[in-house]
Amino acid sequence: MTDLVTWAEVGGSLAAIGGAAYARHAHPAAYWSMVGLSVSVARLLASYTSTMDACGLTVEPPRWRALAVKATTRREVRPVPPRRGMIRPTSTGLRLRLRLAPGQEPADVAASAERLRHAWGVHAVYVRDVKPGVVELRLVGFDVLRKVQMPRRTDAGPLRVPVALREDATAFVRDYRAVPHELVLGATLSGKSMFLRDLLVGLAAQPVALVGIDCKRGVELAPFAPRLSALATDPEQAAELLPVLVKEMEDRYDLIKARQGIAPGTPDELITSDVWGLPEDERPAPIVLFVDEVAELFLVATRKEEERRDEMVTQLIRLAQLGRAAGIYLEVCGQRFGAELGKGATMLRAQLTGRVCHRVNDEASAKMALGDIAPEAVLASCAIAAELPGLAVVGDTSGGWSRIRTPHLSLADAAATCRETAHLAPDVPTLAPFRPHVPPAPVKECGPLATPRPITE
Ligand SMILES: Nc1ncnc2c1ncn2[C@@H]1O[C@H](COP(=O)(O)OP(=O)(O)OP(=O)(O)O)[C@@H](O)[C@H]1O
Repeated sequence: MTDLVTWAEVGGSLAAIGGAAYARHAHPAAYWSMVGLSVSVARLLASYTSTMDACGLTVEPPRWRALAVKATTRREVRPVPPRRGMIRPTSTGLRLRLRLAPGQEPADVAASAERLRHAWGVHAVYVRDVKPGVVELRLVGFDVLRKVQMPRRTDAGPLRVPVALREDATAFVRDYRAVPHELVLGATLSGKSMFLRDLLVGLAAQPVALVGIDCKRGVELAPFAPRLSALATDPEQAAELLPVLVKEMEDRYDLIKARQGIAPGTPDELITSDVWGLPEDERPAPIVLFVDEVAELFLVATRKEEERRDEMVTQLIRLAQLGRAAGIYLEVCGQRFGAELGKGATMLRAQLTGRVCHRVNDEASAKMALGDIAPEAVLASCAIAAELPGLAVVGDTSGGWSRIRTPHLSLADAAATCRETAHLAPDVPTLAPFRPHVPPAPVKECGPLATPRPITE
């Protein structure tokens, strides 16, 4: 028996096509044309049951139903596929929910994603666990990472920056409250600085103190100086800045402690273990520390430098261990981050929960970022092509990973945003001595107020 296409489904598909026409209009870059979408909707509707059957995603119907159908129609009852929800168009393809049949789990559907993509003629199919018993299928019509266009609606918020696009066309949100510290790894020209740039510009509009350590003499972070609360451009300056950050963290701990011991009988909701539990008028501004090219902090030539290095690494480890509760977050960036950097390197790396791995030159480098996440993530990052800078594999220590790419943002635009948002830099008095010097903006040449006229008597 062929699959039955009900009038409701036809209506749904027409709505999908209409929606896609609208979506295509909104995203002219997408070549996911109306024709392609209509064909996929038609294929999906016409072959839904048979495709699910071929993918092993059907289950035997309940015995009562089999008996009832047999008794009334004398037909054989076919295995039933997961119940399908409305097909919804998106700017990059289609979205639909499936209610899993008893005995099925999301991994069963995810394992068939490649087969579904071929059956329905789309670029990719992604499966997301929505709630117990329900998964969402995202059918993506084209490679969204070739030309990144961020979704119009993203889940941005305080300390949540939609920094890149995932391959399933959703935004990758860097959420500092959920993942306080992150390691960004990649070979030279792989797009690490672009990632930091997008992130910094995203945070610039928020009341967050931005601090930079850029031992490449400040070439990457100095253009953002107007918005930075502190900047160190060589290891000597970093060695002065890091103890100040640790002291700031300790002061914040004292503040939290003072609130905890406020008075006997303090209501539970006023007892806090981090800065977020403090009343808004007492709460210090969060600080995000960007470290560009971390290896420069580790490299030493003399014994004296070795002592300084050890101190800095210890301070970074302390910030990574205790910073979250004090509202201090780390974004550490480098080409490699292995034990060969020296004492404390692997301990610091272990504290950096978030992992972003751009193109790397060897598997060992990929393992430094993603080895403790998932072996497939390591392979995926080794397969990143040099022609696609900004493409990366992101994972966290919970084991999940996906491919992402940052939108291109020119240095001039990023610097302009930092100038415009300079007034939003919160006042952190301890960091004041490290505030970078900002040369006054060039004044536009304008002609004399009055045109001089020769005096002729
Ligand atoms: N998402 C992106 N889309 C398009 N181009 C990008 C993207 N990310 C980076 N690029 C380009 O790739 C080049 C290298 O990027 P970037 O400077 O960020 O790399 P890097 O890893 O920081 O390199 P290095 O370590 O040498 O500083 C730049 O020309 C940049 O414009």
